[in-house]
Amino acid sequence: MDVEHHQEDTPEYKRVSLLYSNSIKSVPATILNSSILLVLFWTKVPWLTILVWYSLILTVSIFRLQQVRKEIKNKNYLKQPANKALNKFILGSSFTGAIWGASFVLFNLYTDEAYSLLMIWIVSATAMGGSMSLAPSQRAQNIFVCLIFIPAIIMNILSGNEFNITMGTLCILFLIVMIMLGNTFSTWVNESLKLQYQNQGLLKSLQQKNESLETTNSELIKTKEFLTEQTMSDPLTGIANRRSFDHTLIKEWNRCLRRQYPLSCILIDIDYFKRYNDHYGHQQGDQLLRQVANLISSQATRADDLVARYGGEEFIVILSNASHDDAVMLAERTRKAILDANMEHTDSQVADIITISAGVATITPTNLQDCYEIVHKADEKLYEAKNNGRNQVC
Ligand SMILES: Nc1nc2c(ncn2[C@@H]2O[C@H](COP(=O)(O)OP(=O)(O)OP(=O)(O)O)[C@@H](O)[C@H]2O)c(=O)[nH]1
Repeated sequence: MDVEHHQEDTPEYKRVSLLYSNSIKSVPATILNSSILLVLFWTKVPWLTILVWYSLILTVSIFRLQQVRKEIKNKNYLKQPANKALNKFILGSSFTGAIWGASFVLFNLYTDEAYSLLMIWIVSATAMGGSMSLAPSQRAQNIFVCLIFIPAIIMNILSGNEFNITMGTLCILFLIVMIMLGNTFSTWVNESLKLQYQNQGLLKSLQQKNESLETTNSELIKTKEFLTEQTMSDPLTGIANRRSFDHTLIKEWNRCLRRQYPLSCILIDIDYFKRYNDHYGHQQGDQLLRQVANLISSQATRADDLVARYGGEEFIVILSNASHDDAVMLAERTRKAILDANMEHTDSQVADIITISAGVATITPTNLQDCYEIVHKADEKLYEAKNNGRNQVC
C-alpha cells in the first residue's frame, strides 16, 4: 500500500509517546506510594535511612515528571531514532524501579514480620501499577519489576531465616506472575498499536482513493456538461440547436397540456439571406447569423423562453404560457430590434438593411393534437409574411 504515514504515527514512536503520557499519571502515583511508605515506616526504619530514600525517590520522580512534560510538549522523542528514545525512557523508569528495590531490601532489615508483609503488599501494588503503565514496552516492564523484586529475593533467600525464605519465595512468585501478566498486557497494547497503524494506513488510502474518485467524478460531470452543451447548442451561433428545440417543444407542450396554458411559437427568417451570402460572402453571412441570433435572444428573456436555430437562416422561439397577442408583440419587438441594428444589405429587395419575416402561432394543446402542429402553423404564417412583402409579422 503506497500511503505516507507521519513519523509519530508509527507503532515505534506511538509506543514511546504512550509511555510518556502514562508516566504523567504513574510518576505522581509513585510519589504518593512512597509517601505512604514514609509515614508507615517512619518509626520502624532509622530516620536518616528513610529520609535519604524518600528524598531520592522524590527527586528522581520530580525530575522525571519535568522531563516527561517537556518530551510530550516539544515531542523531543521524535527528533531521535525511536529505539534511542525508548532506551532513554527505560533509563528513567529503571531508576525508579531500583529505588523501590532498595527500599524493599533496606526497610526489611529493620522491620518485623507484620511490617515485612505490609512492605510486600505496598511494593507489589507499586510494581503492578508501574508494570501496567509500562505496558507499551515489554523491556521496560521486565527491567522495572526485576529491579524491584530481585534484590529482595536474593537478600531473603540468602538470609537463611525460614520466614525470609518464605518471603523470598513469595517474591519469586509475584515476579513470575507480574512478568507473565505484564507481557500479555504488553502484547495486547503492541498488537493494538500495530492494528491502529494499519487502520490509519487503510483509512488514508481510502481517503486518497475517494479524493481521486471525486476528481474523476467532477471531471466526468464537466465532460458530460460539455458534451450536453455540444449536442444541445448550435456551434455557429451558440444558441440552442434543433435537437434542443425538439426536446423543449415536447416538454413545454406537455406542460401546457397539463395546465391548459397557451403555447406560442415564432418562426423567424432573414429576408433575402441567399443574396446577402452571395453579395457579402459566406463568412460575413455567418457573422450576420450570429448577430441576428443575439438580437432575438435579447428579446425573449423569460426563464422558460427558448430561442433556437431551426435551420440555415431560420430561427424559432418557444414561449410557454404566452398568449397570441404577447407572442405577436415579442415578434414585432424583435423585427424592430433587427431594423434598429441597421445592418447593411444592399441586395435586399425590401430595404437596404437586414429585415426579418416572422410567423406566429399559438395553441392551447389538446390530446388530439401533435406538438409539431404549432410549428406547421407558424411556418404557414411565415409563408404568409413572405408573400405579403416580407419585413413583417403574421
Ligand atoms: N453563411 C451561411 N449561410 C447559410 C447557412 N445555412 C444556410 N445558409 C444559406 O442561407 C440561404 C437561404 O436561402 P433561401 O432559403 O433561399 O432564403 P432567402 O435567400 O433568405 O430567401 P427568403 O427567405 O425567401 O427571403 C442559402 O443560400 C444557404 O446557403 C450558414 O450556416 N451560414
